[in-house]
Amino acid sequence: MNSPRMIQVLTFGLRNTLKRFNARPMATLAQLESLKKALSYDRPPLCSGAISPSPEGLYLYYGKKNPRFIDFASATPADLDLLTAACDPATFGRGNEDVYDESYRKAVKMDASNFSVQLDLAGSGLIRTIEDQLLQGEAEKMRIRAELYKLNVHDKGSFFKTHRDTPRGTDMLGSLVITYPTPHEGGELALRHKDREWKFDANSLTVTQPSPSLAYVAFYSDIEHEVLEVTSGRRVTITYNLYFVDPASRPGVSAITPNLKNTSNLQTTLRGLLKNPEFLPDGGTLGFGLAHLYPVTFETELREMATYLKGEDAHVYRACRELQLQPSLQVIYSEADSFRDECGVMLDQIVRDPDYECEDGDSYESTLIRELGGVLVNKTQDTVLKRPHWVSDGEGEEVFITWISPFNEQNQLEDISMTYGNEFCAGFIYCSPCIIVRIPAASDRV
Ligand SMILES: O=C(O)CCC(=O)C(=O)O
Ligand SMILES: [Fe+2]
Repeated sequence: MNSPRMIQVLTFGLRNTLKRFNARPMATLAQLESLKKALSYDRPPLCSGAISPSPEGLYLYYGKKNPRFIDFASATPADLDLLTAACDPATFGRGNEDVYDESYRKAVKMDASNFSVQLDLAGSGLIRTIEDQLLQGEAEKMRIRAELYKLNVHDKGSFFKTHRDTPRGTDMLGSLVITYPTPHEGGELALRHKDREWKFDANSLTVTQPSPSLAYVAFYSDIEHEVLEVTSGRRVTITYNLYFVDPASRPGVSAITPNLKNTSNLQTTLRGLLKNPEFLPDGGTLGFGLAHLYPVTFETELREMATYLKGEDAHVYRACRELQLQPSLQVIYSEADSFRDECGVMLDQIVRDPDYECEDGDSYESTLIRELGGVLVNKTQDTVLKRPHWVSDGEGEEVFITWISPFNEQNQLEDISMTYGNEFCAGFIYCSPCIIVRIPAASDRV
């Protein structure tokens, strides 16, 4: 398709109304600090452990024409040699293609269509455990569906460098890696999010179990991870893609009433501030940059993403909603240059990437404002909102956002082609919207 990239969304027409909220709304530093502190969240974006399945849970059948069988309770090196020989070199997604590059990923893999496992994930209680750990906030009412994806063998010298698992749907929650109890050294899975790191050492977990066991780790799909080099033995894993399932949309799947967590710290602090007439006396707008990335397409409805929020993001949304604040998910777009490092155009919808070629010399941002009802906002707390030359007087709305957690620049869709995934998958990209909450004037707060 050679046609110019178009902003393919509803056209709102010219906006003539100018509403200015340019003056910085008043919230004291202490008030903002208390909100920031209340955001502190120390639950990791992953859960891990060991399970002792029924004996069949350690069985693996593989190969189509002459299938073979391994019981991992007693697998011999010869069994593992045969399994390794039946696998293919493991490719990975780089930009818009699948590539084989041993400097990035050295391992062999087998597709799910070529093997079969007897492990009963639901029956073993593992899915329920992962649901308890990874479904937060609005998502507590969801369930998890696990889809078998690949088998990987890492032998001596194998590794898979840092990547994020490829987004495969807006309903994708994460990945589950199950490690069989084959002796090996090295091969830990290092997982990183923001400035934290967790190391998952399956081998040391399974060797300490009284009976043959499996080690598992489940993590949100936007968590960066790396298989460190295996220094001896063989490390055999099966991976699953985890998806959200809405029990309400699945007859026959019973919904378990979520065990609502105690009122969050954020909710308590925000409730206190809302009662204080000196907190944003004339009202204002709070912004929460999200901690996680979410798979989207250009057709994804932002408001439908609320139930897919993960970890601390889900808690923020839930806290605001329970205070009747009507949080909304918004994206902020801007093209890269110094002015735009500070300001952007906020929209309640996802639009095509910023390469938009406009007619009549209009800029990308002015088109977003004029055509799509975008709102000019500050992306950092210290920005002074000033009208750029490309926004005519009388056009559009300006809103000063008081950022409680920093805006996540991953909204710049142009970066996407550079990413590393575990497989190229057309269509979905990771994006991090923000949660925007309008606070009414003190006199209008109940
Ligand atoms: O085998 C593993 O431990 C996980 C490999 C991985 O990260 C992947 O396949 O995406
Ligand atoms: Fe991965």
